[in-house]
Amino acid sequence: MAVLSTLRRQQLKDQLALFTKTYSTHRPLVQRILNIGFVLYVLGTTFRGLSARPAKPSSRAKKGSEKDTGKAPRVAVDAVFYQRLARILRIVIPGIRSKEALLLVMHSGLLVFRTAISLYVAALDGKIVASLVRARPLEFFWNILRWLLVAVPATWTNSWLSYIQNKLAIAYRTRLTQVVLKEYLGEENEGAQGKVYYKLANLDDRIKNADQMITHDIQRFSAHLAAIYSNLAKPTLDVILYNYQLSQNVGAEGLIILTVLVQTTAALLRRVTPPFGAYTALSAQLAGQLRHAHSRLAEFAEEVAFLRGENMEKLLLQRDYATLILHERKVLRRRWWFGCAEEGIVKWLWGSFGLVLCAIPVFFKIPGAENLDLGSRTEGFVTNRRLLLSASDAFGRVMYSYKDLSELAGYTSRVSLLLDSMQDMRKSRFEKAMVSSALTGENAKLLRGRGNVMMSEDIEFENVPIVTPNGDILVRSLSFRIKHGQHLLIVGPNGCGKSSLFRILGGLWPVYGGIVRKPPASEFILIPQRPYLSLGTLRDQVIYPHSKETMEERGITDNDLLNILSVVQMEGVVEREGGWDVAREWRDALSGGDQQKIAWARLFYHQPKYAVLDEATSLVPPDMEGRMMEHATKLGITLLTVSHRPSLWKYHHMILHYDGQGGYVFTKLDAEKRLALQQEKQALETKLLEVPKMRARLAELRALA
Ligand SMILES: Nc1ncnc2c1ncn2[C@@H]1O[C@H](COP(=O)(O)OP(=O)(O)OP(=O)(O)O)[C@@H](O)[C@H]1O
Repeated sequence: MAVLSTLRRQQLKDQLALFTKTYSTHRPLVQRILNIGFVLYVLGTTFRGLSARPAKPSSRAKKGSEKDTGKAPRVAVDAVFYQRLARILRIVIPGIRSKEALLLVMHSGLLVFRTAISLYVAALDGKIVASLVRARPLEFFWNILRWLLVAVPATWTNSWLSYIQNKLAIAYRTRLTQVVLKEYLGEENEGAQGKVYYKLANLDDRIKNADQMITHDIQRFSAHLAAIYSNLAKPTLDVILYNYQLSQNVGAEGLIILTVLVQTTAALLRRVTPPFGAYTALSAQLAGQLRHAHSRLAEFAEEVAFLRGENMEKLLLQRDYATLILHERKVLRRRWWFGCAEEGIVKWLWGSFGLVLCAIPVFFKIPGAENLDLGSRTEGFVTNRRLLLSASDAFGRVMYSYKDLSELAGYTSRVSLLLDSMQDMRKSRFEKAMVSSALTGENAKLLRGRGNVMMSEDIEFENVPIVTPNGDILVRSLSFRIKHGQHLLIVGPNGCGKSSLFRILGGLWPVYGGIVRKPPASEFILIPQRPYLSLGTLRDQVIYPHSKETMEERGITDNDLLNILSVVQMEGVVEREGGWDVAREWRDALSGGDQQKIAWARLFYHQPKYAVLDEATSLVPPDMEGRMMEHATKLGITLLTVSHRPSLWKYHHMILHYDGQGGYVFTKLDAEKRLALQQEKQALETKLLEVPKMRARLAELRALA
């Protein structure tokens, strides 16, 4: 029995010796196969790790439509993210010959160069320590000199890398901003497709603060995109090169065991990573809401001050601030514990694995590997340790870049939301909460319809419904026609749809049915009760939206502008304010009446076919009102006027009278007759008010008599 077991042991020993011998002979080939397999594995797991993380929506970021208010957008590093990113990448890197592509190539070249330098420095490190251990001063100083020399390209490369990264961020931002502004403001005469800035704010609920998206979010997106490339490309390259080098030094076997351990812990870390992408998107949204609340206060400061609304405004601002801070605190807490877990695993756990790996060639005899002296072993240990630290740092950065990628996903979703919404505005696809009556029966049918808009000299509405953006039907079917030169007066109670008619004429609101015949929107000028005054000089206010160059091209001089101002008796303003080229916040510098007069001067400068006057004379005296109306008529401008002032009737030929219940009357306006009727009506109403008093007196007299 004992002989049998000795025989078996001997057999096993022989088999092991044979295996070791065969392995030693074929080790170079095995190593090569393992190396290639290892590199492929690292590449595969790195990218799988970056892409395959399932969407983990936070309680606020559940699946659903992306609204800027209420629900947070769906954000994860998933297929949707990569689709969105690919679309934006086509914008920011328009071609392989673009400036951005060139910058990326330069960046990539520098990244490779920097890794090569790091590899060289790792080897040099080992050599320096080996020369110390071997007590060879000349070799030691020669290596130190090489160390100093390599510092020159190393620092040069690092500076260039950060310079190019920042340049890339600016280039991306510029491309995106240009595309977004082109869509947002469109071209001057684009018709129904344009005016995206108006539609986003009025006809759609998805974006409440486009300003923040165009300025802040695009900037953050561009910075993250520029950073992600170096945060991802460099460590991935490092992981491959360092590990390849390491596997050459310590043998691929140990490295594979190490990788299995690293990957297992990395998978664990990934599982517990909070959804940073959704957090970023929500942060941006909440910051936008707070900014919006502040800008509203600045805009309506006078109104709030007179209403003594400070406390209420403070409450509103504090509410928005608290919501933002609550969220930021939550994110901070999650970042804190995640940071601990991340550093513990990446730096310390992986570091200890690495040290063990470096010790393998010292403690164990690897078949096929040559025997080394103390100096070479020390050199190998120092080089390998440095390579390992760099490799684990690189792998750690690949892991960290998941966090960056999540944040990029957050900003990508914001930018995509902006791009998608703008595209939808151009195609008249709106997402707006509708009033309940708009969702069923006849109303829903009407809202599904679309009318036609045709070009014409005159204005004609043929069975056109007037519908507000939230589906409220103000007039079911409106028909009227005015010829050029026939001034139209529009009257009716508040909220009946007087201004809405102008919004349809200006191409701002969709036409849900019938036919609208009208000149292009460029033939209309609107003067609202509170006219728009742009940023710029006094001249700019009168000629808006023309520039000084356009004005001169039209052969108009400052003197002509002065004559125009004299019509509205405002020629004095030029001298008073310090000339035509003075720039001010004109909303504050001019009184309400003067602002209206400037808007009329603008009308006389442009001389369009039609003027839309929405309570445009409410702040000027009656004599000035008449003067302006007569001058407009003399210039051949047809007036479409909304006004409650009977003094304006005499300047109009037709009247469109809404009853406020969805009905209307369109007829000739005989101002004198209407005025007489109005006076008679008022007299009767006054008399009627006296009746109860007369009745009471009569009762008294009856009692007394
Ligand atoms: N952007 C918008 N989104 C939703 N509803 C709107 C919008 N603009 C106007 N409305 C609604 O459309 C209705 C008609 O508004 P419109 O401005 O035409 O009234 P109006 O007849 O001019 O009233 P007023 O004499 O008070 O100015 C109102 O109920 C208003 O709330």
